[in-house]
Amino acid sequence: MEQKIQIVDTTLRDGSHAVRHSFTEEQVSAIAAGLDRCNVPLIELSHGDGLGGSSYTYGFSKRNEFLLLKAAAKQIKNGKLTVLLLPGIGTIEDLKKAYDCGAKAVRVATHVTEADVSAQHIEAARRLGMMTVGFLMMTHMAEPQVIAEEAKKMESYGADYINLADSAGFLLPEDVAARVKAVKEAVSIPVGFHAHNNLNLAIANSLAAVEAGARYIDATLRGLGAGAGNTQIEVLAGVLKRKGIDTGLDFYGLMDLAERSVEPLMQRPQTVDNGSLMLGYAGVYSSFLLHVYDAAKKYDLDPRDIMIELGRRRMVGGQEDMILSEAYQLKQQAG
Ligand SMILES: C[C@H](O)CC(=O)C(=O)O
Ligand SMILES: [Mn+2]
Repeated sequence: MEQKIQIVDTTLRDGSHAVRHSFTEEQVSAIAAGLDRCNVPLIELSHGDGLGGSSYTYGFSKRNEFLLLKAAAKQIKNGKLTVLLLPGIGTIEDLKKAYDCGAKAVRVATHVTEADVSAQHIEAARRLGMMTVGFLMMTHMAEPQVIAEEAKKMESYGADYINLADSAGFLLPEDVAARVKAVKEAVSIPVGFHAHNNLNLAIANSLAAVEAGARYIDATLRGLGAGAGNTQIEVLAGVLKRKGIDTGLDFYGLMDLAERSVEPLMQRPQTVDNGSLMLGYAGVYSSFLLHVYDAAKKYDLDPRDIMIELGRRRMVGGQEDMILSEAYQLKQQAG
């Protein structure tokens, strides 16, 4: 039975950022099998920057992502194995290969004002018979009405629902509600929300999205994800249960899976550390965090100063290559 609120787990995709894309087939198999047993309907797995992300710019994957997809597909009996695709990083050929590996759903992600670059990929996914989601990133960088117009474009290409990402973890609950409401009024398909916890607001923002009418909420085990991580799925399951919203998730099972299979592979505490806090405060793409730390170390700079500059220059996903040059400029200015 389809639940009123569908939880999308992205531990094996957004979480890939947090482990520097080091997932193995063994880890993926254990987590995917556990999430499926816990009745998670959509289980997302890809490089953190989506299919084709394994590169010098975004970070090389330890294991070929198509082998990881095949490993996960063997374990998932009920849910849908889902992939992320950023046009320009991933290709339609990558999507077809992911489909052949067992992916049943794809989330085609673009910057919030660039929905038009998703048309070919959404249409190709529909031709493959995949559940197809339009995923708008960095939604703090556009006003609700602009986002609504972008969402309508993705709906017109054939998206089954529209996912709004607070990629910088910058939004406040009222900002999330305004965005979800504006998109819900503009399209006739469901709306989803993807939080980052950089201001410790992931659960609050996810609740605001639900109260504003969102039907799909992204989350990860132990909040494993870019920056300070995402909404923590085991916490979300408990909070929604307290609100009388049945997600169909196995509350105890998620807690046990997080403790057994995710905690041991975490490379750093999934907390709001100084760098993650600055991501949320300055409105910087969460996937930049570890790249900023590397640049700060290379040029002996405070990572927070680099983040302030990246936010001031309104850098967006895909501009990871600009981080080093911004750090170099700051170093030169410091003399
Ligand atoms: C490629 C990004 O990591 C997608 C995402 O999770 C976000 O925008 O947040
Ligand atoms: Mn994210």
